[in-house]
Amino acid sequence: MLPVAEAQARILAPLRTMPVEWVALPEALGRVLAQDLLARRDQPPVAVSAMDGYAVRAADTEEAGRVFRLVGEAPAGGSFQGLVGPFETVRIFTGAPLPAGTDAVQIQENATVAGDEVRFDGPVAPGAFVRPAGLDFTLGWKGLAAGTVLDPRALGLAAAMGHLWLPVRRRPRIGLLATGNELRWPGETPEGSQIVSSNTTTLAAMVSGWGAIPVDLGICPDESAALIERLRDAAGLDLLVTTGGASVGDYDLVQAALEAEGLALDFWKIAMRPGKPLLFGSLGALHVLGFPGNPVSTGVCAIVFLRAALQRMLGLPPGLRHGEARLANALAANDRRQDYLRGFRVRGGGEDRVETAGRQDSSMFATFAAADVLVVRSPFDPPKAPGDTVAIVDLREVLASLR
Ligand SMILES: Nc1nc2c(c(=O)[nH]1)N[C@H]1C(S)=C(S)[C@@H](COP(=O)(O)OP(=O)(O)OC[C@H]3O[C@@H](n4cnc5c(N)ncnc54)[C@H](O)[C@@H]3O)O[C@H]1N2
Ligand code: MOO
Repeated sequence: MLPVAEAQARILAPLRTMPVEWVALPEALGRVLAQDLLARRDQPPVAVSAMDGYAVRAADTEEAGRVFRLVGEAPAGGSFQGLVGPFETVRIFTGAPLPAGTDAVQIQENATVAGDEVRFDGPVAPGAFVRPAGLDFTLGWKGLAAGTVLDPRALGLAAAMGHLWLPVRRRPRIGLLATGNELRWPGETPEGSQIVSSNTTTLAAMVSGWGAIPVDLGICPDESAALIERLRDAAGLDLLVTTGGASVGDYDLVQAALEAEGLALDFWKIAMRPGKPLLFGSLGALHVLGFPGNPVSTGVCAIVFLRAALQRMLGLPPGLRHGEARLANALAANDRRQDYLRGFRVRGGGEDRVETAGRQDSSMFATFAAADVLVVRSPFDPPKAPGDTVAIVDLREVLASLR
């Protein structure tokens, strides 16, 4: 069976970064920038006042008690036309351009005005309350690098730099096909041994959160002809994820249907728990991930493989950050599969620790939904005692949306 790291590498190898599309600022939240974004202007474009007050020649204010002559006004978005001479001053407002001849601003709280005569309480230094041209950024400055996830601040900066349309990676379209005779749609009432299909709901939410577009291809019964028909529906998508029917039972027909459609199989079965019967290959240009049907297997496979695949397609560095935590409980030696155990943050031994769920059956979605972390154990990891350090994946962190 293939080691997890090798499976990850083999999934990433054939994936290409999505082409560029242009979207307007309001649509760009959560998108991944495809090219560096340079400032198209200086900000501020000219020296401006940082306060409401009076523009002066700083040197003139050194002499206490001098009377200044008010010669005009400079509002934001306008300007004072003319040159300000000795002991002249111009009424100025925050964001207004500094009049020619002046080099400082005295705030209005320090000024006494009578008609066109102004007196200042004290001196101001040259440059006081002046924002020089280009203080924030200058023309050609690389404000946002390719690969940036556009958050609200990035969008505001792009706008300030003079951009309306932004080059972003097209969102990959991810087909989601649930398979199984026992499955009913959410909202339907299952009968007998039927259950509600939850995998597509989980995956669709993950896919959208990670920056791609989920395309629900429905629930397919365990019948070859129906499966083949659904696989054809997926043509033109960027990646297909099937769930269920990946194992070795008589009704596990996904691989056979894929093969009938010309699957180039890359691998099937990996040394991972949950997730052993994972399949990866391609149908022409369409990449296919076959996830095991168990809902925890599907969820964990999505976190370990699908997320990295989407990151690669979006031009983000693919990776799953592993943190560390101390165990609250003991663990027996691991076997040959890399283990992803659902765990909970608890207080123990006077510190924050992680306690793994007692039963880790991959059908038990409730513990997955409640878990804080996945404890990651390498194949043949020796027994662990309470207090030992283990690698963890923080579920809140990996499920955080790009937007
Ligand atoms: N003899 C063997 N049996 C199994 C093996 C094996 O190696 N030898 N592997 C086991 C492992 S590990 C896993 S994981 C499962 C994977 O099975 P499949 O991918 O074929 O999945 P199904 O049998 O179709 O379903 C498994 C389980 O999950 C439920 N399911 C399926 N789809 C959904 C869905 N959309 N939403 C919610 N739940 C779903 C399904 O009802 C089953 O209970 O195989 C083991 N068997
Ligand atoms: O490999 Mo399966 O996903 O353990 O239940």
